[in-house]
Amino acid sequence: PYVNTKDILEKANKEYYAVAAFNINNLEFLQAIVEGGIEKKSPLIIETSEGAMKYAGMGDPLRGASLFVKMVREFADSLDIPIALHLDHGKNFKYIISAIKAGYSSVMIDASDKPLEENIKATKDIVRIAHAAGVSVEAELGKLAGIEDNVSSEESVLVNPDEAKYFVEQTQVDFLAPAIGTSHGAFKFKGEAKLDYDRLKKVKELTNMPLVLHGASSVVQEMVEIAENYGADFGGSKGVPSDILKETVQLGINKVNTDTDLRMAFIAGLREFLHNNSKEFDPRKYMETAKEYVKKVVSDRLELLGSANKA
Ligand SMILES: O=C(COP(=O)(O)O)NO
Ligand SMILES: [Ca+2]
Ligand code: NA
Ligand SMILES: [Zn+2]
Repeated sequence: PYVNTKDILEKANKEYYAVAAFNINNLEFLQAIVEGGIEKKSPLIIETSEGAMKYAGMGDPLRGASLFVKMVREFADSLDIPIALHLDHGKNFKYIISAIKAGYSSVMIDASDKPLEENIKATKDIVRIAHAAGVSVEAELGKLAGIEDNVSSEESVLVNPDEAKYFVEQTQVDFLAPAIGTSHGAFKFKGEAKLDYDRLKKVKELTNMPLVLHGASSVVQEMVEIAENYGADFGGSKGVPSDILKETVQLGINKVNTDTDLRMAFIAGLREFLHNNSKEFDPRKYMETAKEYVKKVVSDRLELLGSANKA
């Protein structure tokens, strides 16, 4: 069934596991993610960026949002696993309202690059509208390093746990993304991979609510190697090691945003297939390996996060 993201995350919060939130831009990634969810009998959160809405809608974000709602609902309504659709990194009021209007389960209002009081104001505005429409809301505190869509903040600013408690009380947001040292993309961490567990523990104790980890891809080296065998150049790529990811789940992370890992798996499969099948031009064929590798990465992650058999 098609559900509200909050329902999925409240259960995960109670039982201390996490649910992956997988980004999509097209049909093929959605198909592969759904196959992984069926295989693992796991709840799924599908999420799209504002860029994905624009891309799918060919420049019209409301059309893109409505296309994603229709595609995701078509799968969700016909399956036993709970599936939610979430707007990731909502920064533009028009896009956020378009997602709510189209029927998304939840939206993120990302005003983490603003001073605290501005972040609170922007979040309260969205919470008021979203909750009136039965839509849940995610917000972010602290800043991820690296490029975050159109905002490139060089240094990451880690969450202040006391601020988090105040923020949640003031905004009534449904789930919170505390920055604890991750960054988006395939080149995480300057030196050794390390996250601020202490801050995460404090935020969980002070808020007791579902928490979100952004920039949570592991950058699966098996996929990087396959892609590089067939011409990719991903030198120096690095993600969140699995043991560190598991530790964050033990400490209260319940939604794990995963985009880069699926992109790596897809391009690895596509490069491999195209290299070995010079005569093929049927898109249902030449994206097969790509989808198979995405499904594999999805299934492994659902297992790792503990959401397998939780549908
Ligand atoms: O945070 C993410 C995805 O992060 P990755 O680049 O690590 O997949 N989306 O909001
Ligand atoms: Ca942000
Ligand atoms: Na998000
Ligand atoms: Zn993110």
